Amino acid sequence: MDSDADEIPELVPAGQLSDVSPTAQRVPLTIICGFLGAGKSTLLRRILTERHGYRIAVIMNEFGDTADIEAKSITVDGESITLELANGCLCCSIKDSGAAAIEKLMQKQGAFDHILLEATGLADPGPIAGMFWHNEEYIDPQSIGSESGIVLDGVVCVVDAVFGLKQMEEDHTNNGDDVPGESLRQIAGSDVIILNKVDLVESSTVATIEVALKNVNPIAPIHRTIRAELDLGHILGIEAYGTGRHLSALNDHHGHEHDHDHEHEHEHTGSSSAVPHYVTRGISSLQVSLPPLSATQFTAFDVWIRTILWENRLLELKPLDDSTKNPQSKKSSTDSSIDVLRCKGLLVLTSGEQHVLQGVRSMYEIIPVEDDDQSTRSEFPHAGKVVLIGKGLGEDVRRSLMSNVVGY
Ligand SMILES: Nc1nc2c(ncn2[C@@H]2O[C@H](COP(=O)(O)OP(=O)(O)OP(=O)(O)O)[C@@H](O)[C@H]2O)c(=O)[nH]1
Repeated sequence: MDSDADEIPELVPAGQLSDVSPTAQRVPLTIICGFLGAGKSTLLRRILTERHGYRIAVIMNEFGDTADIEAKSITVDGESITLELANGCLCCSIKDSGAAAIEKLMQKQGAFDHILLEATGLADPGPIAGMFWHNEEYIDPQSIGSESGIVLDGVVCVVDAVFGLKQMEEDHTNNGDDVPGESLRQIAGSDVIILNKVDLVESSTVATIEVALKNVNPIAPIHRTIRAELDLGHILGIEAYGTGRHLSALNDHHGHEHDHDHEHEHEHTGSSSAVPHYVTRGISSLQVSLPPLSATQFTAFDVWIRTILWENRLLELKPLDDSTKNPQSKKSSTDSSIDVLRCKGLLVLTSGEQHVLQGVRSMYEIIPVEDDDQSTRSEFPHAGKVVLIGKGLGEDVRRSLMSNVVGY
């Protein structure tokens, strides 16, 4: 055992805790999930061995085949094992990958530039993302005796280009029509998708799987990779839950981010016809463009989104809407077929103000974009947009939104 790594820094005395600035730098946390054998370990191995200059703590449930990484020191502490690596990274194997484990890590090792959490055995990243998103109780600097808290940076999903489509299909089939399975939930809940092993398939297959992925999640950029080789800037420091530049994905009609790290041929099929229909029956997405909203409409949007996220139901169509004549479109009671897993949006007000919508399952927030945040503002046109990802998002959802918020 190494004595340095064993040293536990003194906890901040209670009297000093109030001095910790609420704006103290928070350590970004990225959740990595992915299909079985897709290349998660390959990605982590790269991060743990590359000379990137960041102090990154990687937390896994088990080391797996990354255990042979050359370590400066190994610490064994109860339920956790920590490898301190030559490039400044820390590799931790902790049985419990929840908040308690992270708190322990923060107390023990102090500041990191970034924390990666590999969601092994935690197929659905949604609940853990929700736990770290704005959870001051768990991850507050004061509660962990550190000057830094933790902020959720993003969820990265590694998808296998060889078996990805098959896994999505089987996932769906195994669970029946109404219960989308793990791989679809992983795609739906991710902010960035790494489409790995593209060296093993034809480019037309890559294009087909990209369409399938986009059907489920149109806002996550897709990066094609071989052995998870990509610029770490695409997955770290992306601030997917803020008002930052990465909301530009909302504005990308193809919903596709070109990764120029590799010389791959990109084929845009331009339609989803190549994708089996049942892939999109499980989880799909809905994009709705919104005109600039008055203050009243902005309030109405808050009520509408709250109703669908918290009560899993749509507000009834307003009487003025002609479509209420169609009884099928009149839906107001709880509709268990609706389940929003992730939402994002930009709301533009007639006053010129802009607000970003961020939501993970039933949690959501509407954050004003600062006037000086040109990185977000400049990329958007004058109208807003909302993207919902989940189950049961049909045309009736769009009609309910337009009717109750915009008035037509
Ligand atoms: N040809 C090729 N092989 C790859 C690529 N990425 C990973 N592999 C290989 O695929 C296998 C699985 O990769 P891993 O990184 O272990 O996958 P994983 O997602 O961690 O696997 P589990 O933890 O079992 O879910 C390994 O043998 C890798 O060497 C790639 O882009 N191309």
